[in-house]
Amino acid sequence: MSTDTATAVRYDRDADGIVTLTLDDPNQSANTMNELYRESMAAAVERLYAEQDDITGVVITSAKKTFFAGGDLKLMVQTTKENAGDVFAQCESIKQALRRLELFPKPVVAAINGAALGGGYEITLATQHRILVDDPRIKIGLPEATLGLLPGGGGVTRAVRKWGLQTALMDVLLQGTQFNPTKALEKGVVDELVATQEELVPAAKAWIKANPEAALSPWDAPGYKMPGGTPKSPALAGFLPAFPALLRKQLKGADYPAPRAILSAAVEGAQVDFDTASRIESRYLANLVVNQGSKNMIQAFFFDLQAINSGSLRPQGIEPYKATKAVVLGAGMMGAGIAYVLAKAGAEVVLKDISVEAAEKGKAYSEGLLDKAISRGRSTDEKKAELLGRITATDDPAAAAGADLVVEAVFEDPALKAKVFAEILPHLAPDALLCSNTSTLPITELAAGLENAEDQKRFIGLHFFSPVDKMPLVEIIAGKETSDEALAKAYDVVLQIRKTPIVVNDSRGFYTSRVIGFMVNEGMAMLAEGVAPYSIERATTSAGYPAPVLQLSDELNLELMAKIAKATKEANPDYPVHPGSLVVEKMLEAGRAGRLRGAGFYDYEDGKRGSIWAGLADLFPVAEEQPPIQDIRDRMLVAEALETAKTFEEGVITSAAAANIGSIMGIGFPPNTGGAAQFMTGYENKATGEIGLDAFLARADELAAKYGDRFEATPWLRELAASGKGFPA
Ligand SMILES: NC(=O)c1ccc[n+]([C@@H]2O[C@H](COP(=O)([O-])OP(=O)(O)OC[C@H]3O[C@@H](n4cnc5c(N)ncnc54)[C@H](O)[C@@H]3O)[C@@H](O)[C@H]2O)c1
Repeated sequence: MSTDTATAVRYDRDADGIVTLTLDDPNQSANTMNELYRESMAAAVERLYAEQDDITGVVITSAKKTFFAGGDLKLMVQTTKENAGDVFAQCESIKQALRRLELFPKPVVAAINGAALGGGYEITLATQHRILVDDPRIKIGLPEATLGLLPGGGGVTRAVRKWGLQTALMDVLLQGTQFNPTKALEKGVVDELVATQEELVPAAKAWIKANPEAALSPWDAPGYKMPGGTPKSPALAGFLPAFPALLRKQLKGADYPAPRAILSAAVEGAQVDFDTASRIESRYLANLVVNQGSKNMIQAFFFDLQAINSGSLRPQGIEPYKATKAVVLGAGMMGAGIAYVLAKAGAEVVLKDISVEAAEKGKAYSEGLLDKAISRGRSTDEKKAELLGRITATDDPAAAAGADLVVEAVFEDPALKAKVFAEILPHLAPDALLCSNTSTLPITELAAGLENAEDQKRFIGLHFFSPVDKMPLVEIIAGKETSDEALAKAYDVVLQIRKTPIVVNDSRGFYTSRVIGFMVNEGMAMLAEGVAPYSIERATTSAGYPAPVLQLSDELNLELMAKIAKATKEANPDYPVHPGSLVVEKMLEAGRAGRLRGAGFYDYEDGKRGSIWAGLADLFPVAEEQPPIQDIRDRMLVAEALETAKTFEEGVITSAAAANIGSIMGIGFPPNTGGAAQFMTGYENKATGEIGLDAFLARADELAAKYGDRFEATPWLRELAASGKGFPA
């Protein structure tokens, strides 16, 4: 409870009669829509009305680093179906104060000093003019859809009235776009930019003085017409029916909680008055908040990501590290991408290959990316020259002199990797971090290739994903000898290049490659059982995976899969042969190894994918009876989840956040599940409403009875469920 004096909204009136409302929660580092905010904002607005004759305008700004952080998500995930009504009521009370502020008969201006996402931006939408500091690190917008939610603080209602239904949905609401200041100005998300924090409030006051009559938002002004028309107007009426289908296509049929709710709230709200629309919006939000799918997404995309990015998986008490001079060994596909992201993050990069030509070819990759960025207005010639100036293409190990970071990305051959490290070591700074981008070789074995025990301690796996410049995840693999210091440094390097790190202990296939193997094998196993290939593909994308599984197998390459299966078998002869492996063998016999060979589950012409290979039906005849589509989906999801549980059991992965983020960002586990760990602990039996690990185990048991004992959970997982605990956070 708040005391009489505590307030989260400070109130100051200057000599010109301009009131500045400063958002500043005294109890938290960030402002959120908690109880204190609700009370403080309501009180501040009442005071405005009480003193209105002495007021010429209102500026709303914030004393925190971020303008306003948004809704209280901790509270939201704890909400149950029984207290959905409370969510609705709280939402309405927050909106009532904002609506009163918006209707205050003097101009109200938002002076946005930091990130304003979700609730933060919704506050500013209730003003007549938005001014933002032009700092490219600041993001602004309504990203609720990406958390399985909708902007329920008036965001849907005002966005629809501001931009019109179509633009609001497509550009602002459904994708949850976060705008940087330039884009925000371009799209009208804000109205004005200022260069510095110091100019912000003065600019807001100047606007008030220049526009003393601008007290109404456009939608409250007489003669307002909704841009693009209301759903009743012919132009929009013709277009609207196509919208749900368009959305389904965009989501590839996957079941995401938010988009349909946003669409409905927007369309229904566009046909009624502001206050009714606002209530409709609150109701849809209350429904989403109690939806398990939304809670799963909030867990992964808010709590897990935030924890990882603030260092939850990094050993404590070790000085922050920043790479200043990096050597990338191997300028092939991966090395070229790694050099680019390091140079982009400000490091000097020595890109070394066996010849200067090969190294230059790798550097040219950066040039290509920069040219593309320039053509899209995302970079400039100066920035390009600067970045390329930081990359030295060479074949000379001596160019590495004094480097504090090595990332090795030569061919996947342990002897070659040992050789290139031996060659570069004498030139490095004494405590340089040694990383390998191997995708399959155990880190502990690679470390053993280094002669010096001290070098083995600073050796670590840094597993990038392709294409490196686009993929957001890096999997850090600690070997047996890897020191905490090396781990902390690797973590810092990943954050330095603005990617998300997960940390795992050494194991064959680490976490990501090991788990994705089970999804791919399951997809292929179904072919051998006579499931129609088209159904398998459709089921994969409608589950929420980014690509159909047979298509993905073609990309991953069946020869590589056979090689990995063989290596696994050699390392562990008792390892059961997956029925998917037999499909790989048959495909290889038929000369269809995948995209690289121009023939796989699909046909290819000039590298372009065509239809599913007609001969597939001869190799794997389609059975008359087909399984339910939900079984096809769940077989892949449950296979990956069960393997994730095994990686916990073996201590390969140690945190649910790492499993969730690693599976979503690294290997395309459906985002709408909240990730491979959350899929289990947040599993909902739609028929009974039961939620949790027990419900997941019951589903796995069903699949085991129908499709084989590889769906049997281990005793460890059953004990975990019985204990009532989840995976470690
Ligand atoms: N391709 C992927 O998707 C992917 C993903 C993650 C990790 N990896 C791993 O990254 C590594 C590189 O893979 P890639 O796909 O970039 O291979 P690549 O064949 O494209 O590139 C390898 C490069 O290493 C160079 N090279 C060979 N010997 C060298 C030496 N002695 N000194 C310097 N350079 C030398 C080659 O000339 C070539 O340019 C492998 O370990 C691979 O397993 C690959």
